[in-house]
Amino acid sequence: MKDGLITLEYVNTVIKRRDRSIHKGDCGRILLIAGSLGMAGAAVLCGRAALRSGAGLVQIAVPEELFPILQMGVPEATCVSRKSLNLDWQRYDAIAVGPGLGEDAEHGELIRRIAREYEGTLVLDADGLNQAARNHLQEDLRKARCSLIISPHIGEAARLLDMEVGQAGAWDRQELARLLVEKTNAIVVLKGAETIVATPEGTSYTNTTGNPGMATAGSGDVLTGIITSLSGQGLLPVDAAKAGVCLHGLAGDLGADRLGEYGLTAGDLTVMTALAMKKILLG
Ligand SMILES: NC(=O)C1=CN([C@@H]2O[C@H](COP(=O)(O)OP(=O)(O)OC[C@H]3O[C@@H](n4cnc5c(N)ncnc54)[C@H](OP(=O)(O)O)[C@@H]3O)[C@@H](O)[C@H]2O)[C@@H](O)CC1
Ligand SMILES: Nc1ncnc2c1ncn2[C@@H]1O[C@H](COP(=O)(O)OP(=O)(O)O)[C@@H](O)[C@H]1O
Ligand SMILES: [Mg+2]
Repeated sequence: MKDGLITLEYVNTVIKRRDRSIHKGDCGRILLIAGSLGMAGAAVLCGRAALRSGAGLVQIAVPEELFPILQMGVPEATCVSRKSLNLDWQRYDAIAVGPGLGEDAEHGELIRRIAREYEGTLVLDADGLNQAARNHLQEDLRKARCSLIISPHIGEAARLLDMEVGQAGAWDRQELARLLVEKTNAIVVLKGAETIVATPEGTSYTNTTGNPGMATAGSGDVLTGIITSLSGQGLLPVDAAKAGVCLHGLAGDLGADRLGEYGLTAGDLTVMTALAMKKILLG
């Protein structure tokens, strides 16, 4: 069922205004478990987008050999080694797992552990979702202690639902999003032109921003950074998901205005996210 559209006016009502005396610790302390050798860029894009959408403190968990790339790519973020990652998850206001994570088998157990132990909001994307599918974690996700947001594209949705991509593509997208909610009990962000956000409460929303210029590598990694950042800043998980997709689409629209749909890159989207946030706050 389609309950409504996600509009800029709605986003304006849920984004937090900053108190004059606010400090970075009040603006969301987030952890991004992302990136691997050959896909460090996904972690860089995710980190930049999180900062451009207002996260106060960003920490990125990567293999140690990637520290120099991450620290050059996102100097504002701190890095932590992903080797035997065992942090106090509760220190973070939101956690993301997945962009460019890679296929290392131990990530399945990591996701299971965070889902079981963490009390904040967890955003699962990309290889986080692929690991969940490969390790049959759907039931673990259903029982997660944390609030869970998943952001699959149709290929990742198919893997979670144990379907072929073509089979998933034949479904009505609202219905497919609903199937994903039933399978995982998560807030589902089913990406694509007109991204859908579907909730365990049975509501479903369609985004109104964005354009085909966003069909470019890394644009989903940017979205994960934005949603995690907004969650960390205290938006309800459903508002973080809905506002995140709308803000991301607006960044794409502002970027396409300036650069055209063909020239727009995911890196541009991270910068445009700042302008999108500014525009939304101006109303
Ligand atoms: N710079 C970096 O570090 C970057 C790193 N990245 C990282 O790469 C990893 C792999 O992620 P991925 O999404 O690229 O590949 P995958 O999960 O195999 O999915 C593709 C499959 O799904 C199908 N498909 C059908 N419809 C689709 C749709 N609408 N949107 C998308 N796919 C659609 C598609 O069909 P086809 O294109 O063949 O028609 C194909 O069969 C992941 O960790 C990610 O974070 C990227 O973020 C890029 C920048
Ligand atoms: N034609 C389109 N119109 C609007 N948005 C799009 C279009 N194509 C892709 N996008 C958006 O771009 C992002 C792509 O995410 P994803 O497929 O995960 O890319 P990547 O893994 O390369 O970062 C999603 O947010 C999706 O909604
Ligand atoms: Mg992706």
